[in-house]
Amino acid sequence: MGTALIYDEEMTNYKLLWVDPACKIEVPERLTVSYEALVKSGLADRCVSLPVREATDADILLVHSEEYLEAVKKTPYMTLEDLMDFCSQYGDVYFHPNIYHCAKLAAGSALQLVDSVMMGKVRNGMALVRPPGHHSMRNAASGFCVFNNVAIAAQYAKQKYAVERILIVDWDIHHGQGVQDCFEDDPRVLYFSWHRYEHQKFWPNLRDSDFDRVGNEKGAGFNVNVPWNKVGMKNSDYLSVFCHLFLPVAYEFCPDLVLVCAGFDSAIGDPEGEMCATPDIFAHLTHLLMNLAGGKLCAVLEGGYNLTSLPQSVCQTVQTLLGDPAPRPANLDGPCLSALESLHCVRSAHKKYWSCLKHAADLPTCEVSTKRNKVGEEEINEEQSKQEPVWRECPKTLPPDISAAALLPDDGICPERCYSLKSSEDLDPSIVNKLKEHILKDTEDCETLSTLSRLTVLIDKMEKNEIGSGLALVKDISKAVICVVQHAAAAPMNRVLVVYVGDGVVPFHTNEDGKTLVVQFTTQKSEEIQSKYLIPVCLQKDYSDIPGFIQATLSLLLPLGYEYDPSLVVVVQTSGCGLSHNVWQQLIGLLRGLAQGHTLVLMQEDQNAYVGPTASSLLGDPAPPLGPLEAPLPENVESTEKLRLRLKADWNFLLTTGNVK
Ligand SMILES: NCCCNCCCCCC(O)(O)C(F)(F)F
Ligand SMILES: [Zn+2]
Repeated sequence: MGTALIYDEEMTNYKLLWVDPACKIEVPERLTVSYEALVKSGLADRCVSLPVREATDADILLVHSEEYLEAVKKTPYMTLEDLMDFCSQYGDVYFHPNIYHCAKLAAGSALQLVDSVMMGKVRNGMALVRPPGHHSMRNAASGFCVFNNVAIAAQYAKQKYAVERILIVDWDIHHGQGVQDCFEDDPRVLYFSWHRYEHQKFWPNLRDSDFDRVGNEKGAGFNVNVPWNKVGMKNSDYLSVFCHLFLPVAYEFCPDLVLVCAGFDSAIGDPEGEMCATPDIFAHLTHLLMNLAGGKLCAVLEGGYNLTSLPQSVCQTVQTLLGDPAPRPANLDGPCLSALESLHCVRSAHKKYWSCLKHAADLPTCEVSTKRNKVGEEEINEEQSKQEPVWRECPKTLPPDISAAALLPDDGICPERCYSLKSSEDLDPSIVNKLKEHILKDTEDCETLSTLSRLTVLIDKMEKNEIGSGLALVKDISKAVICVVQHAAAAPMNRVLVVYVGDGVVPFHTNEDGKTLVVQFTTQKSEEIQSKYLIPVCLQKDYSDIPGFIQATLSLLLPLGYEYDPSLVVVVQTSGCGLSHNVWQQLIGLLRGLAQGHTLVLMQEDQNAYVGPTASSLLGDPAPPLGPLEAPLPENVESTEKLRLRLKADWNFLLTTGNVK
C-alpha cells in the first residue's frame, strides 16, 4: 500500500495584508517550497496524490462552537479594517478574505488522509496545508490557526470509524494548546507535545504547557507535555524523548491510528524554534512511529518558517513514509542537561499513569520546575546566537535496487519481493581460502563454505548499498555470526551492532576497540558486565514477558543503537527463543532505523516460520500492533533498570535524569 500526498495551490492564496511582526513569517511560500522540493526530488511522483476537499460545517463543529464558525464565515465579506478588527480579539493570527476557504481545505485535507488510511486505500500519508491548526481553540483562532485540523481529524476518526485509541504526536516547536484543550479529559486520545517553553517565557506563555499538565479526570495521563527550557536542542535530545518517554508510553497505549502535528519549526534554522536538530531527524521520528497502529499514520503540516530547512524536513518525512530507510543520524552526542531535566520531570509526572514509567526516578521536591538557569549550564554566548545557523544537507541516497535479499537452503522458498542469493554467485577464491583457514579449519563442509561465502557477498553488496538488507537461514549459526562479524568489521570505518536473541555464549570476543557492540537478550542471569561492548539484557525465562521485551528494546537497545551508530546491524535468533512473530517484527522494524536500514538477520535452518515475517519487516512493512501492553514483569523491569543505571556512565543515551552521578 502506498503513501498519500495532499496538496492544493489554492491554500497558498491568502497572505498577511497589513504590517504585523508576529505574523509576517507565515507566508504562502512555505507551502510552495515544500511541494516543489517533493516534486524535484521525485518523491511526489512516488506518492498517491489525493484531492483536497472542504470540511463541512458538521466536521468543523466536531471541535469548534457554532458562534465561532458563524463569526469566521463572515470574514470573506469583511473590509480590511473589519478584518484587522476581527483579528484583534485573538492572539498572533491574521485573517484574509480567502482564509476561511483555505481553512476548510486544510481541515478537509486532514479528513481525506483519515478516510484513505482508515479505508485501507493507502498505508499512510502527508497533507501539506495552511492555515495550520494546533493552536486554534473551540471559540478562538490563535497562532496563525483558524480550525484545528488534527483535532477535527481525531474526532472525525472516532465518530466515523469508531477508532478506540488515537495517538497525536505534535513535534512542532510550539505547544498545541488547542489540541490539549480539546482532549485533556479524553482517555481515547493520547496527546504528546514537546515545545519551546523557557519557563513560560516563550509563546503562548501558558502555565498549562508545563510537564505537570497531565490531563484531567478520566483523561489523566493522556496529555504529555515536554517543555524545552532552553533553545539549541539537538537530534540527541529529540531521540532521547522518543526512546525514554514517547515510544514506551505509545506502545503501552497501542493506538489504532497515529496523527502527527507535523510542524518543522523544531528544525535548525527556524526563527521561531531556534533549535539545532537537523532535517534528517524527522526521518527517524517518522520511522519510530511507523510500527504503531499497523502503520496507519497521517501527518498534517503545522509550522515551519525557514524556507530551506522546512522543505528538507518535509522530504525526509515523506521519503520515510514511503518506506525508504532513514539516513544514519549525524554525530549524536547524547542529551543535554536541560533536556534531561525536562525528561526527568515528565517521566516522574506520568509514572503513576504508565507502568513503563513506574520505575522512573521521583522528582526532587519541586527542585526542578521552578529552577531558573541550571547552574553550570553553558549559556549560549551572545555572538554565537547571532550567527546564521548552517547545516550539511543530508546526501540524497536513492534506496537500493534490492531492498531485501534472502539466503536460504536450496530447497528454501524465497519470500515474494525478496531477491534470492543463490549459491551460483561467483565466489571469490581469496575469500573462500580465508574462510577455510580462519573459520572452517579442516572440515570440508562445502555447504557451510558456500553459505559463508554467500554471506560475505551479501555484506559487500549491502556495504555498496546495492542491497538494503538480508536474511539467512544457516545450519551453523555460530560460524555464520563469526564470519559476518569478522567480514563486516574488517573495513576501517565499519561498526557492527549484533543483537543476539537467545541464550548461548556469544561465539566471538568483543574487544575494546568498539568495532562491535553485542546486545544479547538472554534468560541467563549474568552478574558482571564483561565489557562496555557486550551487554546482556536478562529477561524472564522464555521471553513470555512481551511488555518487558518491548520496553527493554525501546529504552535500552534503541538508545544504545543510536549512540553507537553502526554501519551494519546483525540480528541473530538462536533457535528456541520462542519470540512471537509480532514481537520479532517489531524488533526488526525498529532496528531498521539504524545503519541506513542495513540489517542482516541470521536464523537457524529450523526457523523458516520466521522467514516471511522477517522479510516483511526488512522490506519496510509495518509490524502488526501488539495490543495494549500490560505491566512488564517486575523482575524484568528491575534487571533492565539496574543494567541501565550501570551502563549510563558509558552511554549518554541511557540517561533519563539530570543527576549524572
Ligand atoms: N516571533 C513572532 C511571534 C509568533 N508567535 C506566534 C507563533 C505561532 C506559531 C504557529 C505554529 O508554528 O505553531 C503553527 F504550527 F501553528 F503554525
Ligand atoms: Zn509552531
